[in-house]
Amino acid sequence: MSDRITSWHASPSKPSYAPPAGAIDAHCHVFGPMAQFPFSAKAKYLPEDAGPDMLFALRDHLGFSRNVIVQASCHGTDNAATLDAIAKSAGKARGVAVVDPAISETDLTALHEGGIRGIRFNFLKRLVDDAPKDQFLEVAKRLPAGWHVVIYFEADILEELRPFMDAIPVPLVIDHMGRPDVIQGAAGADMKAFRALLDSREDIWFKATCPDRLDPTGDPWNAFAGAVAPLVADYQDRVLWGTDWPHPNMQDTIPDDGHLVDMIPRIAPTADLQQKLLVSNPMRLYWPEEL
Ligand SMILES: O=C(O)/C=C(\CC(=O)C(=O)O)C(=O)O
Repeated sequence: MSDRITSWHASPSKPSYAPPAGAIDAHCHVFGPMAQFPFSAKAKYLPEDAGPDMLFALRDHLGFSRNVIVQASCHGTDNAATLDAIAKSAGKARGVAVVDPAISETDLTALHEGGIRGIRFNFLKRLVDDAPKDQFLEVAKRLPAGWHVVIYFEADILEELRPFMDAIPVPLVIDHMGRPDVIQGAAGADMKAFRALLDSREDIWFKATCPDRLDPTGDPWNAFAGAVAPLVADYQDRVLWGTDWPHPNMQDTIPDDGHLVDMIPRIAPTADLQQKLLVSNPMRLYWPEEL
């Protein structure tokens, strides 16, 4: 791999929608800077630098207060770039790590002290070489108190993953709702299957994220709004929102982050819903000690 990719908008618009005070962007990443934090030898994409200064400038531009930084696959299991960004945030960021399942208790404790509150299991074949369920389960059973597991998968393997997810003894957070086909609509087969998963346990959360990834009709992503708004309304105490900046692998259809923020009132139309989606729900998972 040689060419480095830019997958984010150079000058995103100012959103029309103003998030409530204390709003949290609960799904974003940092890339590098590479000179300080080299990418993994197994990385499936090689991005340009998108470090903490850029992330925090975007946070302020969009009207947000805090970030949850999710370790991206291009950094493998070395969480140094994510930890560096959290350390530079002055308490305004926490994170989700990707770990070698054989990680020691001491290293898990160090991640906790660095602001990590969960680990991510990625099942997308285009992003990772393997996803060993038995080893994932083993490490999920010995996480620090209060942590959760974030899972990233596509809709076609939801059923196959059910026994694995059922066995995880801590709360689950599903990235991008398990990537449903939003063209099917709110009552489509993918959304029905996802609702069945949510109904199976009260501690399964999800991110109502990524219209740009999920809606082939493009900005303003009307199919996404139609399919996702009922889900947010029906599961309003366990839904999170995030920009997904710097939008890994979206270089061919880079979203305008201001437009992504303007999706929020379309999927969460009332002030009460917006407060849960952007403030109280993510606070419960990532800053519970402040509640
Ligand atoms: O950022 C996301 O959530 C989605 C990604 C990238 C990713 O997850 C990763 O690199 O770890 C994707 O679909 O390419």
